Amino acid sequence: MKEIVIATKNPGKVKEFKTFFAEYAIDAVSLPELSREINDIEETGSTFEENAALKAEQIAELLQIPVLADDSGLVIDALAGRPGVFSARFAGEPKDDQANIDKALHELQGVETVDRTARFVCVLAVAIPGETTQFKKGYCEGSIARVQAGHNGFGYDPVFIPDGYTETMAQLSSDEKNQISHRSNAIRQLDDWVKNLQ
Ligand SMILES: O=P(O)(O)OP(=O)(O)OP(=O)(O)OC[C@H]1O[C@@H](n2cnc3c(O)ncnc32)[C@H](O)[C@@H]1O
Ligand SMILES: [Mg+2]
Repeated sequence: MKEIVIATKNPGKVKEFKTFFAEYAIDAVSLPELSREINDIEETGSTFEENAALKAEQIAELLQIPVLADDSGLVIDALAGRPGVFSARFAGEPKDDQANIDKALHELQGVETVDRTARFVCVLAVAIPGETTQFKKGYCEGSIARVQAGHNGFGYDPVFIPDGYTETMAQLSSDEKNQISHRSNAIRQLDDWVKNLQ
């Protein structure tokens, strides 16, 4: 089976990439699955593109093979776009999904439903040794719930209500999430590249 290395250590992302790539009969292999230990990459960029490139290019350089990386996050309009690129560590180190949700809900206390608009953003970077890195960007528009609900997915899914839905992303099945998510919207744009993977 063909393989593609995904430069991530996030188990929620890994599960989604495995599902997407299985449709192309490709095995998506994450960093913890590699036989060699890969140190954490510092995400020092100020944009999703910069961080996605840092992850993809450093791992591609190290392994000398094509690598895909995902930098993603939640952009909340009433918080002037925060947590954005800082989504993973919004509530500090170590990264804690529940603490991040609590902080987002706390900062949105008193904000009316119409003003709770937000979007998930996913930037995929494909780094191939010796070539220019390619980027694809996907969005999922929605709003932030007043209370969290649901246990599916990961990260901010329990507080994100996609537009056109009344439930949170964490109340949707993984199939439903994968039809509308920022990650699936970005990956669909890679369709031609994925089909031509050697
Ligand atoms: O860098 P890697 O190893 O890929 O894993 P990470 O969790 O640190 O990933 P990011 O740096 O891209 O941070 C993105 C954060 O945004 C959130 N996020 C991204 N995609 C999400 C999704 O589909 N559902 C819910 N939250 C998501 C989640 O909290 C992530 O930790
Ligand atoms: Mg990260």
